[in-house]
Amino acid sequence: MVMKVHGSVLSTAAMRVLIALNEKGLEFEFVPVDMRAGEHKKEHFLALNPFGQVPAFEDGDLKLFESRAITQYIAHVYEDKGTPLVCEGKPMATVGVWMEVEAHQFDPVASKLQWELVFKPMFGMATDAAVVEENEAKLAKVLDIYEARLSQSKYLGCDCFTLADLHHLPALTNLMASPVKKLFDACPKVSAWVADIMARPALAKVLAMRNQQ
Ligand SMILES: N[C@@H](CCC(=O)N[C@@H](CS)C(=O)NCC(=O)O)C(=O)O
Repeated sequence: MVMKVHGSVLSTAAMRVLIALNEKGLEFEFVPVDMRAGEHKKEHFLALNPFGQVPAFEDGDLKLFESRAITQYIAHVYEDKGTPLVCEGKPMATVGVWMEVEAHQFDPVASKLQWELVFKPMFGMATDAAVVEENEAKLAKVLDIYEARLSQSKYLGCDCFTLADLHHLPALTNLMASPVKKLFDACPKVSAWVADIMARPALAKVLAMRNQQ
């Protein structure tokens, strides 16, 4: 049975899973969830994710939610397919550190900036300049730490592209098309890393899918 991803192509969390599946070259079915109609809060979707958030994922009778748990499942269970995305032994511990950094240091700030600068304008709502200013300052501090890390290592987790890098791609896609790009441009190592990971064909496939919806 083919794997299923339930979500919206506008969802950064759903994109994370779609990019991982494309890195692995795995076949899957994308099941669109009409979030504007509140489909993610209805009983049939809550059976897949009781928190009523996209994405939800099915592989046979296994049902998962939480995008980063899903990408880890894909990377480990399909380790012999496509891009490795994880590694063995001690280096994986450092990849784990940077996956946590993405989830707890980068993503909360990146999400607030995306909401203010990308999604609010898309929905005809006014951007709150004070929220943008506060979160730009927070992001600049996170990027200083990324700049130091990327001076020691080609990618965040190790010298290969892994989930630690991949997990950033959805937010980067939005932020690099916003005024926040200037913060990335100010950090040469970070800019080179962003250019490198945003050139991945797996991301291009997901963006093409988003443009078709
Ligand atoms: N930690 C979750 C976050 C999922 C999430 O926030 N999804 C958003 C779309 S990107 C959503 O469904 N929002 C609707 C809601 O929270 O009601 C994950 O990574 O899967």
